[in-house]
Amino acid sequence: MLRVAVPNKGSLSEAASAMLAEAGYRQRRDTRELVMLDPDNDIEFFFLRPRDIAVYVGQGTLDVGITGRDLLLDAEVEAEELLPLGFAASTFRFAGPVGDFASVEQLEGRRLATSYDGLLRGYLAERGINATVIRLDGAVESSVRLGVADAIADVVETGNTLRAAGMEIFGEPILRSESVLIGRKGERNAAAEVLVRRLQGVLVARQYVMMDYDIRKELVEQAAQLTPGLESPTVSPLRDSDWVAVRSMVPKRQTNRIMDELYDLGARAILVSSIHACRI
Ligand SMILES: Nc1ncnc2c1ncn2[C@@H]1O[C@H](COP(=O)(O)OP(=O)(O)OP(=O)(O)O)[C@@H](O)[C@H]1O
Ligand SMILES: O=P(O)(O)OC[C@H]1O[C@H](OP(=O)(O)OP(=O)(O)O)[C@H](O)[C@@H]1O
Ligand SMILES: [Mg+2]
Repeated sequence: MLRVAVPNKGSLSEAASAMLAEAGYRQRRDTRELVMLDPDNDIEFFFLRPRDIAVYVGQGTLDVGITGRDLLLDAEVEAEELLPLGFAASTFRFAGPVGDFASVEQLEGRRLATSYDGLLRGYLAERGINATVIRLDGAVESSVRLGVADAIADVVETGNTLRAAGMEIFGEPILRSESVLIGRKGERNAAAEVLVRRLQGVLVARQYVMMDYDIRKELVEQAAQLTPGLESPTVSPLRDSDWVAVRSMVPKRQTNRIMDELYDLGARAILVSSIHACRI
């Protein structure tokens, strides 16, 4: 039986459960449930704090789990990314009071507050910057105003929290994070491979659409360059032998641009449909 860790609350929780449900797994009905068995898929789901998920997977107590890349790196455990999942995107950045800092080098000898001390210490050490790291549990933005730190390193999504606290970001992003499926370092598990393939299917179904169109035979090569598909587009004969029907997957975000270009090329009856599920 595969043992899978799922975030129980916070920014990752809802989207993680939605993705697993889309991949055909049973999900809990009550947010107070801590463990849930999915006998049809021979999986047991454990609902845990995302920060702890890296620890359980790193120790091999649980086989795989969903957490954030930043939380995985912060935990400094024997776990690795198996698949990026595309939700809960954020950056991890330095910020200080407006006008105080222009570059990371200015952090030398200063005090930095963060909830991600493992991640931050690693970053500072790599760059040879000596700063005092103060580990706080949350609401890190308040630490500077309250005199505990000179600057912070924190998760930034919209930047609204920073602005409200009178702070601004400086330096390059320390990390770009998103939700990830993680497994124990160097360990391959056949049951986990099925989960990975199913989640990949969900990602593709979310990111691609199916496009169908008719085009004159002599233009099919040009059209195929606009819609190369994942492997190669399907080309089928039509009753009118001067024309063919083409079917190809295209990235959802490019749908309208590709339709415009196909139309200009001479394609007609261009139809777009969503992909409900797939295995690549
Ligand atoms: N706006 C955001 N705030 C916090 N975390 C975010 C945000 N956007 C994405 N994330 C990601 O979510 C993960 C944090 O998960 P966590 O469960 O701690 O969320 P949280 O919303 O901060 O929960 P809590 O209310 O317990 O602080 C990290 O990987 C982080 O990068
Ligand atoms: O850039 P934004 O869109 O404003 O989001 C980032 C903020 O959200 C998170 O805080 P959270 O709500 O998790 O509170 P916490 O600091 O107590 O964890 C994070 O720590 C930042 O403070
Ligand atoms: Mg938080």
